[in-house]
Amino acid sequence: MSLPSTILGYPRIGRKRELKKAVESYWAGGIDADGLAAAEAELRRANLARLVELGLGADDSSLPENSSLYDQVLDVTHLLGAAPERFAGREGLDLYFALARGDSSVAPLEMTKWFDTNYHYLVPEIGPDTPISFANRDVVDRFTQAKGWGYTTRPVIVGPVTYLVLSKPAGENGSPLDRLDDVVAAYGELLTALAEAGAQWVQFDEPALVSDNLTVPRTEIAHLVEQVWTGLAARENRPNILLAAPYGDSSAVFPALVRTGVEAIGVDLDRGTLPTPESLANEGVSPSDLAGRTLVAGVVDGRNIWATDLSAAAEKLEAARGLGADVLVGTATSLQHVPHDTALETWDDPALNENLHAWLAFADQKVGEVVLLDRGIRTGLDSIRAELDANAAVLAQRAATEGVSVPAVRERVAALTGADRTRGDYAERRAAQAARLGLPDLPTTSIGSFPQTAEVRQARAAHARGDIDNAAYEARMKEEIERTIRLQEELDVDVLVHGEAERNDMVQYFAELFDGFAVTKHGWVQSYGSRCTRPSILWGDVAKSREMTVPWWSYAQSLTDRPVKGMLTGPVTIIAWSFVRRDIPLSEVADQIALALRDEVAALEEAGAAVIQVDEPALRELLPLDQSRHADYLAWSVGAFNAATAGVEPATQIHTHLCYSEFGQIIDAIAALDADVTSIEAARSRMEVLPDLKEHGFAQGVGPGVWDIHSPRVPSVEELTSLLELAVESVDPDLLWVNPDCGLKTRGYEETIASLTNLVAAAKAVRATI
Ligand SMILES: Nc1nc2c(c(=O)[nH]1)N[C@@H](CNc1ccc(C(=O)N[C@@H](CCC(=O)N[C@@H](CCC(=O)N[C@@H](CCC(=O)O)C(=O)O)C(=O)O)C(=O)O)cc1)CN2
Ligand code: MET
Ligand SMILES: [Zn+2]
Repeated sequence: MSLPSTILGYPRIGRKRELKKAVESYWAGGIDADGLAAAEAELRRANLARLVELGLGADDSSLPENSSLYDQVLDVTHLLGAAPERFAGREGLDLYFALARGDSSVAPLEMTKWFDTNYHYLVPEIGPDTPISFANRDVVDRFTQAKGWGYTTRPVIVGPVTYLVLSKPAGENGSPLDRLDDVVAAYGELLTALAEAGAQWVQFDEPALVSDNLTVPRTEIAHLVEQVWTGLAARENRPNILLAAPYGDSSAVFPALVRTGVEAIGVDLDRGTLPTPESLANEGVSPSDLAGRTLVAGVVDGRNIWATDLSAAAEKLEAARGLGADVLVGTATSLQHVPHDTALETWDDPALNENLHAWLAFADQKVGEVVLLDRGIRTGLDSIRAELDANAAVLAQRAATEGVSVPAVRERVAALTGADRTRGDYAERRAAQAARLGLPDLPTTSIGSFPQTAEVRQARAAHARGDIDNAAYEARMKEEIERTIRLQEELDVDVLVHGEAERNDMVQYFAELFDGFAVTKHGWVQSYGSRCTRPSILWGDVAKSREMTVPWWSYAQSLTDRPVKGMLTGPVTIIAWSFVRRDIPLSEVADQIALALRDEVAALEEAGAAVIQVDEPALRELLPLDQSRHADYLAWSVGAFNAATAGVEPATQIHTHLCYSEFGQIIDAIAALDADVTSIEAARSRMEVLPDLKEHGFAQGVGPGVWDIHSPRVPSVEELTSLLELAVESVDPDLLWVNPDCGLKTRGYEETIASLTNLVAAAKAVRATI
């Protein structure tokens, strides 16, 4: 049975964030396990019904089944029963959520970025003694349940090689890949179970194939994928297999995919290309090897929101046919990275509203594009000529729209010089800042946000609905800022923050104020677990034309004699966490944002800020998966940060903050940011990054996080002290700062107060010993 055109995955959070609400209600005790299962099933059913309504077939396996209560990598850990020993005694949902979030007595799995996206997965811990079997039948049960509703779905599962390559070793010895045979055996049993349940097709994603940034070289990954899938494809009694290589360029590993013998191969033709027939021939692959097999050509971008250039997509489909396979239309990745439906949005400005509805394609519109292109390849492009023409007209109209290209912005970027990106001698800055700030050794600070309480969010929602006016909203936020300042003074923190109460999100807040962006009301995308963001839409040239952070900062500073940090989000992070235009290079977009931020940095300095933090938590996230593009990326990303920050006086202290990643590969770039102080996530890895920084000659201020803020657990004074003692081994005490791993917006006040109390006590204890 052949596979029809399809999408590699669909958003699972729900049009109204039903999944978030159900899961959080379960955690809070509002519903029980049955209630959660019912809500989850209802959402899954609604999504399937919607996809059929949009034109996918109900019973031809074109419906991907990629639902998850929390994370697709965690789902494989659960499928394999591969819980680390510290979780012993837990089972079912308790185990599943303990792995994700920890509980009162156990720390959760680590969380990190999924390839170059703003989605985070839970890192499996796999060692020689980790139990691995076909331990959980959720995938099969979901298939069977959907079958009962009248849908033949195609289960989507992270492949065994990617799963293990993304794992970290449990304990001291061995590599997770040592357990590949056991994992493959479990997948084999899963295949049999799915066949028995009636599944026609299963999709396995092996995105590790497209990345050079993993601990295992790409050639080795390709070799393992070939070996594993050749073996699994040779099994009797299994569904057909779609093996997908999403998130980047798989042309170099394509021959390995062909040699596995699986029925269908999925490739990303948005970020990647196909090999030419000649280069395939050189690898011994001929069109006859692909005859009768399916190539799911991912011509529709799964992670950005611009309407596809349909003619360009049709050309790619046509070219793909030259390889000898049956070519079908697909998405480049799962659509889990885009919101559900543009139809949920109305933008206030009528012209912008009309434009964005024409320019954008969220998940449901992308399904429409797949269905349309599918018709085009089946019945000839002439049958969709009207749609192709309309699409071309929209693209031309967009290019000509006011605001897309603003001469003043273009000229200012073009005029940027090396001097604009250079701050001058660090030793001189250090002395001037020390004299101005007069801080103790090991000064304490926090990363910016304080708990975003339900009350604060409700006030913002009420303001947005018009239930409270600007003055009332402002008063409410000022109340919150005052409480945050007083609290930090009581706790005796040295460098304060205003707490970011007024920000819905550290990127969206700025996008709402800069020119060139639009934001959404319902465009939620899962970031991790139940946490979502509404990525902003960067459609035009960017500039600052409004008051932004200064009034809030000034108010906070007026309440205290201690320095309060000005707090901004850097250009790379704004790009990484928004949906960004693709008609000009990212380097140029970054410089536009940098100059807009430079204006805000200057305004804060002018208002009297002695310390200004520009966060770049996504610096590592945007590192290209393809090694050959690293140098170029690091040059423009660092250059943009420098352009944003280098305008200040030597006595003004610039901080930056990095988190959520492994930083080993980008240490030189971190140094090149030339921030006076860099706070960096380090608690879970026990300060691992510090010796690295030292080795690279980094000798500016650094605040390795000592409190892992991803869990509600309160670190003890002893624990914090021991981390600081480790830190002073690598860092000069008057360059060492004491701070948490990241902002506190997802924490509650109770654990925040307890943890900060201990953090200040630990700093004082270690200070006394040096
Ligand atoms: N964009 C982005 N990416 C990031 C991060 C980040 O902070 N921002 N941090 C890292 C980890 N990712 C994270 C992503 C989201 C959240 C987070 O806290 N998200 C919140 C939503 C934040 C937000 O947009 N809040 C809005 C809207 C809140 C809301 O849901 N309001 C209710 C009404 C109010 C209520 O009753 O609570 C509604 O609209 O229905 C606001 O405060 O204004 C959530 O899912 O709950 C945290 C970390 C990496 N990537
Ligand atoms: C994800 S990095 C967060 C930085 C931001 N200033 C905060 O504290 O929330
Ligand atoms: Zn952070």
